[in-house]
Amino acid sequence: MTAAGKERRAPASEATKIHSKDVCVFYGQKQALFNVALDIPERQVTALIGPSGCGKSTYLRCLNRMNDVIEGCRVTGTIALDGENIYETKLDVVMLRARIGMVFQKPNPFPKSIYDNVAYGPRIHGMSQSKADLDEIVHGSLERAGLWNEVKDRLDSPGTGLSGGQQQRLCIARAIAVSPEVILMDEPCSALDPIATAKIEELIDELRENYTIIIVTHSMQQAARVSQKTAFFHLGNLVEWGETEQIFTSPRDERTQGYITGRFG
Ligand SMILES: Nc1ncnc2c1ncn2[C@@H]1O[C@H](COP(=O)(O)OP(=O)(O)OP(=O)(O)O)[C@@H](O)[C@H]1O
Repeated sequence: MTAAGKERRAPASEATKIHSKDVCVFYGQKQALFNVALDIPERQVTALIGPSGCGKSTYLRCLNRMNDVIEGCRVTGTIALDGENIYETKLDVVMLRARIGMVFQKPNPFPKSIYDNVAYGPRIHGMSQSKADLDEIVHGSLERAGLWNEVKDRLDSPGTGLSGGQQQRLCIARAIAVSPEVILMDEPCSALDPIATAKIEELIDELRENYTIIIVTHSMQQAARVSQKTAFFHLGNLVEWGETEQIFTSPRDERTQGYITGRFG
């Protein structure tokens, strides 16, 4: 996507979709995040960057309570989606994960057909009344993930038979199929070649019209290309966050400066 393409889009909303404050995460005795306070704006792409082990994935997993499934992991502080505390004990975590979908580092299609990969979520959430409804959801999701034309004649073939980049777009279609509001992406291009990466980046730029996206990336070039906001983490602390352009051109903290200029990382 060119800079000119970005300029054609409507001005980004600055409404907060996810508010987090005082977020601490512990793995047993070890503290991995320290009092993180970050507001994620609606329908923008927020990139989480920082050196290996700084806590980017840990923070990302807090947002749809994926840390709940890690034994010994404890999260404290506040995380609110549209003003509602997602750590509320009565909250339905399955519903939360339908609202906040996730795409992982390594494409992980189910060992099922392309159609069934996308239809899986809508089926378990009872989102369709008929086969025609489901067909429409599958078609629409593959279309929005930029994959329809490549797979429309082989919907019954296994998802695992696609190329890596296609598999990742299938996983994005699967996430979109349950109509999430937020999509979390944990280094979604790290297993892909440059051409497949470019396609996913273009897709991310299109998806932000409808979804709030948070992406963990090791590539500063990628963060600069796809995101409007960037948050820099270091040793479990959120050092600074703001407009991507500002973070990359005039960071306030010398640790951010050091990282973006390649002095450490
Ligand atoms: N399941 C776990 N059990 C124990 N410690 C963990 C676990 N997951 C992460 N950690 C620790 O928490 C800290 C933050 O890790 P995290 O994976 O969130 O960092 P990251 O910035 O995403 O790293 P990377 O860029 O290498 O993926 C690290 O010290 C890591 O060793």
